[in-house]
Amino acid sequence: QTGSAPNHPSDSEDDEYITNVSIGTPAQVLPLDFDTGSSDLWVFSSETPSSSARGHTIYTPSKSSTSKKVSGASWSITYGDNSSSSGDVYTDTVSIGGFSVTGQAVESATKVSSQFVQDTSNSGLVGLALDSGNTVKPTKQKTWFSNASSHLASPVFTADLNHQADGSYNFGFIDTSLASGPITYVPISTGNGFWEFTSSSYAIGGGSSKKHSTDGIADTGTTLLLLDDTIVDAYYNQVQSAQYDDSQEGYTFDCSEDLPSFSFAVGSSTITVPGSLINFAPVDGNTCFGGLQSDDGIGISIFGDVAIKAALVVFDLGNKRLGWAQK
Ligand SMILES: CCCC[C@H](NC(=O)[C@H](Cc1ccccc1)NC(=O)N1CCOCC1)C(=O)N[C@@H](CC1CCCCC1)C(O)(O)C(F)(F)C(=O)NC
Repeated sequence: QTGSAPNHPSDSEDDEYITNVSIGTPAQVLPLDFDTGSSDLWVFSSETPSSSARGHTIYTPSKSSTSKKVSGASWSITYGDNSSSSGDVYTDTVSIGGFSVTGQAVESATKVSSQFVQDTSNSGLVGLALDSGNTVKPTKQKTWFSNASSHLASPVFTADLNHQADGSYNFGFIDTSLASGPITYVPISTGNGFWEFTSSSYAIGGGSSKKHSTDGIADTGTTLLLLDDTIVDAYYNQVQSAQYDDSQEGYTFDCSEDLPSFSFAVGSSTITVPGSLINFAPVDGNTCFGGLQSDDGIGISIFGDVAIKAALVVFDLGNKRLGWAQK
């Protein structure tokens, strides 16, 4: 068996990517943000204060004949951007791209931070990182993909994200026609619960390859490509009008600049992010904000949507490896 669901950018900046998910019986369809950087499936619900839920589609467990409350269970999560949410837990049938998982933990939000209230493009998240990252207490719950994987033709899923266009999340199969180049696989380290890998070098534009070991995660839930300061400074050194803008908390440049590409090693291959994807969004007038920014020394780098848009990414749980193919 397999599943295939389309995704689309939430706004004109590709800030996040949204996929419709069916929950319960009869199906309640919610627009959710698939996030390979976390491991909780949580939704705005009938238990979310109505002032917070305004503008969001909600899940109402009492209207689903297949919902069951997980007694005594709770969850609470804080994300890298300091947004947060928490609540209690149900199980229900969750279908994505035509593939159904019964008994999926659906975490219902009784509290959401202001960023979630304001971001009406999503009604929750589908965590697709490793099960170890799940926050439910006293008993950790499995991700939708983990539950699905034993029934899928193959324990893999792929992310195909595009700039201002539809893409797909495919489960149980790899559609290599989505890529222009071969898939190169690298092993993941599972200790932190992420799809974490090491990239050994990078290059800017057509320049020479520079050795630099990057420990990073493939993260569909992060908008930008966040790397070490040395790499980021070296990149914007090549952008004549670039400057670090304290108010924007990142590098900005003249929107009319022709940005160099950025390449990173994946095993013995490289993935090249075109400069056009690094010209992320206008901030004001003729000033634009970069899609490559610092990881602020948080100890791990994040290959977010700006990097994933340049590739077909294969999340291979069976072989504990990550595949990257140029698009
Ligand atoms: C270390 C820096 C990471 C920042 C990252 N957030 C982001 O990348 C958010 C995502 C967003 C888009 C639109 C509206 C609201 C939020 N975007 C963002 O900070 N920016 C600011 C810069 O311009 C681009 C948009 C993050 O926390 N990602 C979470 C998942 C997001 C949480 C907020 C809602 C959207 C999903 C993550 O799971 O990927 C994580 F791995 F970072 C994490 O925190 N795991 C526990």
